[in-house]
Amino acid sequence: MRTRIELEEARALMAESVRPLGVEQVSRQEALGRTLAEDVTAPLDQPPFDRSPLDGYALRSADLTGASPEHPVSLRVVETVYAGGVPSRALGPGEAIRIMTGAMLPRGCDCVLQHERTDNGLEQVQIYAALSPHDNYCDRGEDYRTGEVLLPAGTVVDAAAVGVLASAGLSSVPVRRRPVVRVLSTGDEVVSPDLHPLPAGKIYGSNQELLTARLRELGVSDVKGLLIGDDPREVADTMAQLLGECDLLITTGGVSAGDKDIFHEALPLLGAERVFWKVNLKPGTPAMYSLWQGQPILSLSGNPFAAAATFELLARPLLAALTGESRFSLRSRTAVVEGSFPKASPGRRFLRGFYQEGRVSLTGKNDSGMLASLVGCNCLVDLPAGSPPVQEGQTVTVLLL
Ligand SMILES: Nc1nc2c(c(=O)[nH]1)N[C@H]1C(S)=C(S)[C@@H](COP(=O)(O)OP(=O)(O)OC[C@H]3O[C@@H](n4cnc5c(N)ncnc54)[C@H](O)[C@@H]3O)O[C@H]1N2
Ligand code: MOO
Repeated sequence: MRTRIELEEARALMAESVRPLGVEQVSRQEALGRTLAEDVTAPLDQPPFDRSPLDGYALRSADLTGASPEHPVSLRVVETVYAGGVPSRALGPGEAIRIMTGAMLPRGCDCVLQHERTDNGLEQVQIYAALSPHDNYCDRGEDYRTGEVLLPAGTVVDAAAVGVLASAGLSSVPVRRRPVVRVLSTGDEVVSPDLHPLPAGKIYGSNQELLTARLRELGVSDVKGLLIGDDPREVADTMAQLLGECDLLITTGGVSAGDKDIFHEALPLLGAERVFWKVNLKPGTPAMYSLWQGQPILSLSGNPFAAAATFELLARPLLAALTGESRFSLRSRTAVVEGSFPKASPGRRFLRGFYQEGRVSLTGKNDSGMLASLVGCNCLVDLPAGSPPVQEGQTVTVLLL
């Protein structure tokens, strides 16, 4: 087991330890928010036929020379084509075909005139305007052509993309498989937030709630959070059960050095191999990573800010490696600090911050066990080891959440 490693090394060890989850085929609507695993190409031309953009008459521009309200051109109306119908004949010289918006244009026509610029005749029509070839003419394939890449691999499917898939008659698409994640929070002192009144010596568990909600915010829907006490055997058995149904198991609590820091016992009981323990960062130093039959187990500190921050710093890159989805990767920015932080940072430290337009305000209490000031935090400020206290106006690196 590696210990006291840098964050980047921890990420590399996790990334190389997991097999990507692969690809699944889902329906158009289920694809919303998912990442395309392959290019989606057009199976047809859109529109699939030349069509009229107006309610009016399909015409031959050569017939219309000099037409005006004063000198109309008179044409014989030979057919009416409605949207959804198919013209029964080609348009000949001296003829007009009544046509509706979206209807297939007949062969022989090269332009369309809206009926407002005619006398709207049903058998004979007076045309009040001359047109050039291709005026008001929608070509087959003008939106996209067969074989064109409509949505490249890696696209996150949004509403517009769902519409494009529908327009192409595509019922399902290959997307990156989303992981099933279970969160197991440990601690004899931790009880369900729904237990009232709160017994003496106990606290309400928040980690399992925050982390499952965070996973859902990131688009991972098959998540469940559980609470369990500090019995290593029971923890090992529950982990075995959860590992049977998930791709990633996240635990919180019990990873430090106290008598009840049970993962040092529970993981060997489970038969899991510990890959690393302790990462050079604050909060969340005692983070641990293990593998059980190739399946990843990420054990985070029980302190609520530590659990939340190391979820971002460790679980997200691990999810990125599992899924190949860039949504899980963290983006960084440089920002000018508003406010200050009084402590020096002998080791690498992450602070809560609120980033906006190149500035980051430090959003309040930063102790590892304090949660309330996480509300409104949208980034973590990355202070390298050896940083002096943070001063107003200083430039820092932030990781956007
Ligand atoms: N002698 C030492 N003591 C500690 C060390 C150390 O190196 N030597 N490391 C400290 C650091 S740093 C951290 S971080 C914590 C990590 O502790 P654990 O991960 O073992 O977590 P617990 O002791 O189980 O809990 C810590 C804290 O968080 C509360 N907690 C736990 N679970 C939840 C939950 N689901 N929701 C809300 N709060 C939770 C728990 O009651 C504790 O107060 O260890 C230091 N100690
Ligand atoms: O590493 Mo711990 O979360 O700072 O107390």
